[in-house]
Amino acid sequence: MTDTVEDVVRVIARSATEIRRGLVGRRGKVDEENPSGETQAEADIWADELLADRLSTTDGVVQYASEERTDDLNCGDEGLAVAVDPLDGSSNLRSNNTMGTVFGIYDEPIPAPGTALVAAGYVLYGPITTMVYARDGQVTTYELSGGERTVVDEDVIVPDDPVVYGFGGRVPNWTDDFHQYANEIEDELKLRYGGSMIGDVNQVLSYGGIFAYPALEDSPNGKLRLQFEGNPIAYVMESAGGRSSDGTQSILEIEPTDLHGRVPLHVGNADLIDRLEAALE
Ligand SMILES: O=P(O)(O)OC[C@H]1O[C@](O)(COP(=O)(O)O)[C@@H](O)[C@@H]1O
Ligand SMILES: [Mg+2]
Ligand SMILES: [Mg+2]
Repeated sequence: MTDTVEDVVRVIARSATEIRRGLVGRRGKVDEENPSGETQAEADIWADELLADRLSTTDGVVQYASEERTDDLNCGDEGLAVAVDPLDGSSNLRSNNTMGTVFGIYDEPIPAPGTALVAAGYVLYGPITTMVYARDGQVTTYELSGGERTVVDEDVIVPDDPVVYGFGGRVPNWTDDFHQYANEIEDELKLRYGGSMIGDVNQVLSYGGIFAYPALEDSPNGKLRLQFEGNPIAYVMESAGGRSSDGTQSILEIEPTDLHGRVPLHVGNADLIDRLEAALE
């Protein structure tokens, strides 16, 4: 029996090497906005089209949805739905800093809650290309080269002693409660913020700590999108023994209201997320 989840992950791993190569010459902005109202990079659209072509023709995939397109693609009758953020952190293209590709594989039509995820993960375009992939409560890291995956760690867990934190959004726009929490954390951990969720989350997964893109005074749902960013990252973090929260509950428990809806996102060591929820109460 073919395993659609494995097929999807194989397609993304193979495509990642090409996406990375294809970034050269595609660093400019285009005169288009994505459904979240953000100006798109040439590479955002290109990576989305590449993944859409390949994933919508993968056996067992019935729906493809992406941060970069308003409507989902329906591509079958029975099977799994795939949601992607084709390029996460694409504003880092200009300065040539870290970016990623995020994916979630759902066994319900999307928008769906994170409890419908059967697997999720991300590719990180750092000095080397890596993939972090969570399924059945297990998180695996691979190095990617020419579409081949080489296992680095088969049982990734968030380290017990947290070291780093990264909080997004303009500081004056944080809520008072979040300010107070951030003040405490600044005394305990060291700041690592690079402006791409995947780069910043991968530091938390590697060293322990907390990443947040919180609710802001002028944007109560923060910036990051539930289907394409929040759910997959929450699934990876929880599978690695950490926690996720929108401020009051696990991100995976949220009932989505629309495909491109946003969510305040906080992920990391369980005790840091417990403390965050207490601070925001
Ligand atoms: O520029 P800011 O406000 O720090 O926002 C950075 C955040 O926005 C994002 O770039 C949004 O993702 P996209 O690049 O996929 O739109 C995150 O990766 C990152 O955490
Ligand atoms: Mg993103
Ligand atoms: Mg993106």
